[in-house]
Amino acid sequence: MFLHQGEQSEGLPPYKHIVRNEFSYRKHTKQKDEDIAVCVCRFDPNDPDSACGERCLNVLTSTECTPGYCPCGDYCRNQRFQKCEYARSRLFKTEGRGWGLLADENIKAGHFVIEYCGEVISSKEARRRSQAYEAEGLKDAFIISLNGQESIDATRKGSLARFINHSCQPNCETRKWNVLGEVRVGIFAKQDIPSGTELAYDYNFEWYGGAKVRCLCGAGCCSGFLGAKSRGFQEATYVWEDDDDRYSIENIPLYDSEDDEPSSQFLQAIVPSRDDTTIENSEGFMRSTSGHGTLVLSESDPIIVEPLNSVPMEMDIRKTEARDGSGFYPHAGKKVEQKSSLGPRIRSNSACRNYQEQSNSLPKSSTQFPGGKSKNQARTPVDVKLIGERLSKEACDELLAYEETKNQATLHLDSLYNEIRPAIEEHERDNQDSVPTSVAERWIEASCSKLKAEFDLYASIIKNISCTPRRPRDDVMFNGDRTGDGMKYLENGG
Ligand SMILES: C[S@@+](CC[C@H](N)C(=O)[O-])C[C@H]1O[C@@H](n2cnc3c(N)ncnc32)[C@H](O)[C@@H]1O
Repeated sequence: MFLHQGEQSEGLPPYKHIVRNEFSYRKHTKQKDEDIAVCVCRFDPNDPDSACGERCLNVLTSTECTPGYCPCGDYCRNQRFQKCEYARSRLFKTEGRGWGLLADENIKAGHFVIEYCGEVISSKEARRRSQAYEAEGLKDAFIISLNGQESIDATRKGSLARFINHSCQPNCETRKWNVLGEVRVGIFAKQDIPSGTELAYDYNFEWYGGAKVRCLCGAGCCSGFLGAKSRGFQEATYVWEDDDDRYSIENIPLYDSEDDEPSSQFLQAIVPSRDDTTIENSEGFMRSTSGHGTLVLSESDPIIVEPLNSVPMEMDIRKTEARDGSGFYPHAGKKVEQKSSLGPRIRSNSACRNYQEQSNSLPKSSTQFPGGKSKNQARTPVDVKLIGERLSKEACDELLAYEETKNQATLHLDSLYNEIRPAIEEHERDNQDSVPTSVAERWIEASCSKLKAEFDLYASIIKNISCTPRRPRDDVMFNGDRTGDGMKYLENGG
């Protein structure tokens, strides 16, 4: 079943179709003259590409030209959001993924496909709506975080972009553009897309611990679930010890989006008449729920506007819990007879973020996973003083000096963590796995220093144990124990 832009159909989620973001809690920014970026392009009738093409200063900074200010006047080609210069697309019913959007013409790589429109709301309102949608029992919602302060909610009002599905091997990507002083989100072609191909981008879903949604994108590299690449998903699902296998998928409660086909009884029951395109009650469609998941821009998505300050958008697409109302937590012991196509083990690269927990010098209790595997294992601390007591004075001094360097490096890393924590947390809110480069560099340097100090200490221990003549056993007192049981390896090796 195909639907072209503007057509409505029975079974289509009721929403109000808009082609510009709507502002209710505040007014649209009014650009001051001094804030308007004016390019230096000149329209040459013999070369139409001269009018604000890819070399236009505004295009290069992902800023649309302002009508009345662009030297190319009506020939300006850099007002695509403003003029809704979308690629032709049409809605269609997918197998198992609800509605989707198809290219209705050949689209060239890099071309603007469509704007993601919705209501611009504050982050506070986004949270409130998330909870309200969940309380209403809505299954899905689209709330995209524009920046730390604002979001776009396409649940009730939106463009056709709200129907674009996720793919782990997408042909589109999201980009932010500065349009008349406001940031807007567009979907752009990552590659040439032949007419009739489904449009898809990587939701980069951040899973917070609700139902796991099986991904049906069909890509060879599919990670199995929406959000499977996210840190939240990995931490809840995988075992991180090097020699461990992936946590058995059989115990993961699963939500299958196929069950939510619009043709399902659930959806048909709540779809009002086809004329009613504005929903009062948005049940059955996009919803965001508290604490289940957030869609964010994939790491590959270019965020071109304001590189230093820009924050990738997030999209809250959160799932309701199981139909039987039981919790969807991986270790709740609830069995779901479903296999997944989860790909190879995915490692988190968010070393800074995980540091606080891991750096705790006290042995920590390990989380037990099915099969008796544990996620975190305490490392037995080495008692350098004890070892040194069995070695020569020089060797002992050397070990203690290395230990001191190691302690200093650890302290430095700890204090650095506290210092950069705001930056880490800021990025954690907006992006999955990145912090500013300057922060990352300091972090890497401090981590390397600590690793080197540890290496030096252990190398010194090994060297001195192998090369230094032992002190006579009777010279040594181990916590009042003259037997020296704690140093059996020396007895054996000596
Ligand atoms: C942005 S909506 C896309 C439009 C949606 N298919 C519809 O009918 O309204 C996102 C929802 O579509 C479904 N979906 C999108 N991509 C999917 C995928 N790769 N696998 C499974 N479900 C998907 C999920 O239920 C998700 O919450």
